[in-house]
Amino acid sequence: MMSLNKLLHHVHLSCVPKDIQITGITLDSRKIQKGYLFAALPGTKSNGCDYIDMAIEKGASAILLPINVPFPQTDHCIAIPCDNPRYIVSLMAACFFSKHPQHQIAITGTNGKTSTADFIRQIWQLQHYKAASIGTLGVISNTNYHYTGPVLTTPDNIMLHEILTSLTEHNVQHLALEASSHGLDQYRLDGLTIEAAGFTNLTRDHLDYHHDFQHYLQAKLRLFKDILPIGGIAGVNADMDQDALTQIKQAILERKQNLRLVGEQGQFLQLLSVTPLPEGQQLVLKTALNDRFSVTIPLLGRYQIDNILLAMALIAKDEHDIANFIPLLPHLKGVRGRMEQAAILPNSAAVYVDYAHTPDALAHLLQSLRPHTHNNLHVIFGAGGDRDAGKRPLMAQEAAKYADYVIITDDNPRTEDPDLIRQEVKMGAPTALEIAGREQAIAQTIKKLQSGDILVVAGKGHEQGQIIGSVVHPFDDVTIIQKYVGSL
Ligand SMILES: CC(=O)N[C@H]1[C@@H](OP(=O)(O)OP(=O)(O)OC[C@H]2O[C@@H](n3ccc(=O)[nH]c3=O)[C@H](O)[C@@H]2O)O[C@H](CO)[C@@H](O)[C@@H]1O[C@H](C)C(=O)N[C@@H](C)C(=O)N[C@H](CCC(=O)O)C(=O)O
Ligand SMILES: Nc1ncnc2c1ncn2[C@@H]1O[C@H](COP(=O)(O)OP(=O)(O)OP(=O)(O)O)[C@@H](O)[C@H]1O
Ligand SMILES: N[C@H](CCC[C@H](N)C(=O)O)C(=O)O
Ligand SMILES: [Mg+2]
Repeated sequence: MMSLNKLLHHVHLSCVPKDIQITGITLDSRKIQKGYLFAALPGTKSNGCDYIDMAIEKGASAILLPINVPFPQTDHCIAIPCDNPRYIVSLMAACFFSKHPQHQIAITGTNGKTSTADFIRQIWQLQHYKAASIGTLGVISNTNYHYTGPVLTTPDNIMLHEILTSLTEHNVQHLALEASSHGLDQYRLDGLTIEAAGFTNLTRDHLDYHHDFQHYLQAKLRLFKDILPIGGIAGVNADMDQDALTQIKQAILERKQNLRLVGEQGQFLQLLSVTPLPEGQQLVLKTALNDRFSVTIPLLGRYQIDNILLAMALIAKDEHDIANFIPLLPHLKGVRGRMEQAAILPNSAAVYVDYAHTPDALAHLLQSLRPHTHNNLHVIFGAGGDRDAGKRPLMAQEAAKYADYVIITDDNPRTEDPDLIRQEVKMGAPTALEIAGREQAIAQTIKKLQSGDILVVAGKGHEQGQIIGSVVHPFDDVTIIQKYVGSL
């Protein structure tokens, strides 16, 4: 419970003459209970303002709504009109759920957010802190807190703060979270008190939502322009697209944030060399203090290195701190569904699962697997329905460029026709094999694998369902792979 005037004061809105107690906050009229504050938000599919009457009937005590939206005459519910209710409700939620971990780091970028957040959490846990990550994999922590709500990469404007408070009550003071472009655009992260923010890379995705690349970048830049405070730590992969890097650096410098560049062109932490090993990679790193470290990580794939370097830059108190992380790196575990080894065939062919669902991610993935492939490299993938259609043929082009055999199949067709999605994908790789049904594609390809081959099944990673229409059919790439490898 919290007084409405306390919430209004927190967001710099005028207080009401007769204060009331708010019992909860929600964005969804269906979740209203007596005494709640309901934020009526215009959305992409429906309009929360259409549910104002219902909200009053269900006992909402206050309704946050856009200016100029009609509000019925009532003594039971207070209207709070404001310019940007989506933003204001996040600040209110941060006040209502007021316990937040002391150390919070947010990561944005097209690919690598989940992995970087996971590595940050792992490093903290290896240092014996209670630590958590929030993102596409849900809420992970070394406490007995179990989150069971809906999983978005960035939880909604209220849920995020509710989770933060629960984690804090479980003694978590170290938190890494993913800042998706949707989340940033929809003000889901406003109200957070982060001390560091990371930018992994910027390549094509989500143009269905952001329409063009510049809007997509601008949404991501909000993390530095509006959320990370002046003087905060800004970790950036220096090897990304250079135009994007220039704009990111400019935003960071304007906010006088502490820029930490990592990667081959990194200054805070530079990657000098990589040697692929059968079970991992040996890295030589150089810090801003000119110290050099040679370390082996038990993970395959160049992109894992980028994400680990960014993770270190974001949690380091200063340049000296890097030395403390180096001995921990050999203990890092792979992130679920990211370059995860699912099975080895009796003939020694290997099958991996990965979450690459963009052209750039597929290119990186396949290039990373090539040094480990002694015969042919096979990739099975599809493209999600109701998502950026422009990336479909581009994904196929990258697959055809870097794999020996390309198999196009289904990946969450959602409300679209899977045959049509596959056709669009195939435009980028006309000679690729098309197999309808992900299980059939996996089953048929496994039978063909020869000694020394690698197969990677991309796009679903950790996902536990195939979304067809609006029904989620249980589906786990690793389980399906193991079923067919087991029956060879
Ligand atoms: C396109 C999109 O991002 N939609 C998000 C957005 O929904 P919206 O506001 O557009 O919702 P809407 O359905 O139009 O409804 C408008 C409002 O009316 C309310 N409503 C609706 C019906 C009703 O009966 N009563 C009621 O009050 C809704 O609660 C909502 O507040 O705001 C909601 C609350 O924050 C999100 O749950 C919802 O995510 C949907 C489920 C979604 O699928 N989002 C995906 C695309 C997404 O966000 N993905 C990103 C990035 C993925 C990545 O790159 O990793 C993520 O962070 O997960
Ligand atoms: N730094 C990187 N550069 C390029 N590709 C990467 C990088 N990190 C991960 N990837 C690729 O992207 C896939 C998804 O990685 P991850 O889940 O960490 O990204 P994400 O940004 O969280 O994705 P999402 O937007 O779906 O949440 C990986 O399986 C891999 O193929
Ligand atoms: N967070 C991404 C994940 C895509 C994963 C892929 N399996 C798909 O469904 O397109 C999205 O929602 O666009
Ligand atoms: Mg993610």
